[in-house]
Amino acid sequence: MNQRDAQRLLDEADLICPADVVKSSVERLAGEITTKLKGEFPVVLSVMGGAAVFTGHLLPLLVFPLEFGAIEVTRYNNDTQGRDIHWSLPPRDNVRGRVVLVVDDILDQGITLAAIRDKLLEMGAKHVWSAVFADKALGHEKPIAADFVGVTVPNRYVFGFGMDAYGLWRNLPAIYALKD
Ligand SMILES: O=P(O)(O)OC[C@H]1O[C@H](OP(=O)(O)OP(=O)(O)O)[C@H](O)[C@@H]1O
Ligand SMILES: Nc1nc2[nH]cnc2c(=O)[nH]1
Repeated sequence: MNQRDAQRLLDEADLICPADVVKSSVERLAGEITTKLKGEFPVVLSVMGGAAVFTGHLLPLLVFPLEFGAIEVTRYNNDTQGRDIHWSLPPRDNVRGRVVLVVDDILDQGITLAAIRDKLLEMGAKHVWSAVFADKALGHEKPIAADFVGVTVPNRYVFGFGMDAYGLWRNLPAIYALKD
C-alpha cells in the first residue's frame, strides 16, 4: 500500500476511542493489575507485535517486582481475517511454577489468548492472568475472558495503539475502525 492509500485508510476510518480515553484506561488497568498481582512476583509476557505499544505504556505504571519477557504468536499476519496460530517466539522455561500475566492488545475471537493460556499451563505456569487493551464485543461467548480489560470495542476491524490495519498505523495514539 502506498502512502496516499495509507492516509485515505485513516481519513475514512471512524474514531472509536480517543487518545485521552486510551491513556486513562491504561492508568485504571495498571491500578487493577497492581491490586491483584503486586505480591506475586509475576512473569509478564507481552504478545508481539500488537501489544508493544500497550505494554510500553503499561509497564512503567506497574511499580512492583516482576520479570518481563516477550512471546510472539500470530493468527492474522497483517490481514483482517484470522487463520491458524503460528508461534514464532514461544514462552521460555522461566514460566514453570510462576504466576504469569499475558499482555495483549485485543481479544477478538479469543483463539490466540486461549492458545497462549493453554501453552503456559502445559509448560507448568502456576496461574495465568491476562490483560487486553481492547475486548471486541462479538455478542457471543468466547473460549476465554480476559481478567483485565481496557476498553470494549464494537465488532469491527480496529486499529491504532499498537493494532495494525494491513500492517500500518500501529503508531496511532487512538483507536479507529476501518470503514465498513
Ligand atoms: O482473539 P483472536 O481472534 O485470536 O485475535 C487476537 C489476536 O490478533 C492479534 O494478533 P495478530 O495475529 O494480528 O498479530 P499482531 O500482534 O502481530 O498484530 C492480536 O494481537 C491478538 O493476539
Ligand atoms: N488490528 C487488529 N488486529 C486484530 N486481531 C484480531 N482482531 C483484530 C482487530 O480488530 N484489529
